Amino acid sequence: MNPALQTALSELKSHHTDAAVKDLRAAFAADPGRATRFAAGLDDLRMDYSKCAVNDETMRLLAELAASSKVEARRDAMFAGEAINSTEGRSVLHTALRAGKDADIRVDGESVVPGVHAVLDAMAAFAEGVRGGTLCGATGKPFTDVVNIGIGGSDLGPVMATLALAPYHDGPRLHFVSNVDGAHITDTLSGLDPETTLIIIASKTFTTIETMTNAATAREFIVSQLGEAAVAKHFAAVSTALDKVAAFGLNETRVFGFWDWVGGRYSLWSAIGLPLMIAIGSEAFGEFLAGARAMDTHFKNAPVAENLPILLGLLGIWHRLICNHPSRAIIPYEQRLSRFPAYLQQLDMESNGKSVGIDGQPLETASGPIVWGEPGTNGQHAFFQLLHQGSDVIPVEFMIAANGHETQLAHQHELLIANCLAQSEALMRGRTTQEAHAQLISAGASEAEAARLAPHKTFSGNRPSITIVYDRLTPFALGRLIALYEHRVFVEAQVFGINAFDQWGVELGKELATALLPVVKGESTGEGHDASTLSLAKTILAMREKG
Ligand SMILES: O=P(O)(O)OC[C@H]1O[C@H](O)[C@H](O)[C@@H](O)[C@@H]1O
Repeated sequence: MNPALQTALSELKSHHTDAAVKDLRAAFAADPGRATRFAAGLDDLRMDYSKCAVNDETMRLLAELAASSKVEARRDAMFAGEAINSTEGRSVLHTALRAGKDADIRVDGESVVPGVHAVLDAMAAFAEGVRGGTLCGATGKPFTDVVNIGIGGSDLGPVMATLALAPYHDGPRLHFVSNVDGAHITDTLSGLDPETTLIIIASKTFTTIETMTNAATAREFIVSQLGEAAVAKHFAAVSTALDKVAAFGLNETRVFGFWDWVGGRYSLWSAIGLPLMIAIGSEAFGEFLAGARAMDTHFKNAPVAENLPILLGLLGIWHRLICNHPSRAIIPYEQRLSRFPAYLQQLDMESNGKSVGIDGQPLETASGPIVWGEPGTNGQHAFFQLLHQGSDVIPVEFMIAANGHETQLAHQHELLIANCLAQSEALMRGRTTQEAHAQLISAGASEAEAARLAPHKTFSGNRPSITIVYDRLTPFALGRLIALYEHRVFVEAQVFGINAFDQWGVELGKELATALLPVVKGESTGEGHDASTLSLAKTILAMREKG
């Protein structure tokens, strides 16, 4: 670890012990101004972090931490196309996917922007053709249903965003198949008419076993009813491996490429976003990109004290490395963001769930936290008990729109807002045993009853949360929100000192699955595998033989 970073971390640790905010309720009583001081914004997006246990000194020390981790210099290197993904020797340029036509971003001396816009134009022509019914199936019928087959980064982004932008969805119905479990594709295709179904095979590598297996099943669905010649009309593909796509026999006007400098979990802005574009149209997709671009510009230019991704990253580091909180909860008070936590799980945990630094040495600190969540208010009636009274403190990140799309149901939206604000207030304030006792007495409990129940009704409080508010969940707002989190993950990675853009940790399981397949099929005795695995395989095989 570099000495400046080590110093910054140990200063933060002593500050945490000696001088950090210990009692948030008292901090607000003494200084109501903290609500505006510990907040930052970009247009209608506002991030309130005043309910985190930080003060001016904490923020000063965190800014020093950012400086000693060279966050700004590394950010500039990323935007400039340097090969910062050092273990794969690649640039990291998802930001180029949403750059304006006049941007000049180079990889190996060559501008990547014209290529990005050429693909966007081809996607738009295709998407509008499908939406308008000018591109039809083999029997001349327009497409009513589109099935995206992909997994991980080739699935989670489109699924999440299509759901999030349901009010803008005026194209054909969208379906997503990811799991190799045959139940997923069976349930998805059942009820669909092959004549009016378009299948998109989305895979960066075009080798992922789940996707290739489901693609073969989908091919059979089309071919068995419409014949081999229908494949050209009923399939499209999105990949960086255009040579591998060619083998699938697709019409090349229906193949959309992207580049190895786009990580799978950062690829929603590329042709991987095709299903979203088909759902909401190319114009709204352009607004989605513009929202991300607005956050990119902010991330590049805003000073650290006002820079949303840097602040969000530093608060994440504060919670993870200094306060030692093992996880963080993402709770959007927005039903249409119900897949956002799952999307962030891949974005964050596949990026920062590592134990080795970029220099190949074991990390001297913890790395990324466990990320999880569900939309509010549903989560309140499930796991919020643990957030309020559990033995682990879990920082929560709330999201809420000032305005819902359902203007005719304003009362429901008001209830949603009140619940969101109430939860962060409850986590922060808590309720003392004396308050709980007094409340019980005033509700008519006897002294003995109040004394017995008060400990159960006590809330420690001082549980940190960040609240992100925006006007309405438009395509622009969604793009901006996703980009905020992408850059936050980047900022945290710089402090951890890891490469956020590889994912070697997913490989071993894949290799072993390939090796175990013959054992599962009963074609190999599986020499070399451990006794537990072999015994499980044998037990399952015996059940399968009975049918
Ligand atoms: O898009 P593909 O090449 O099919 O990859 C799909 C996913 O699978 C891999 O296992 C990686 O962990 C993910 O980062 C990736 O998004």
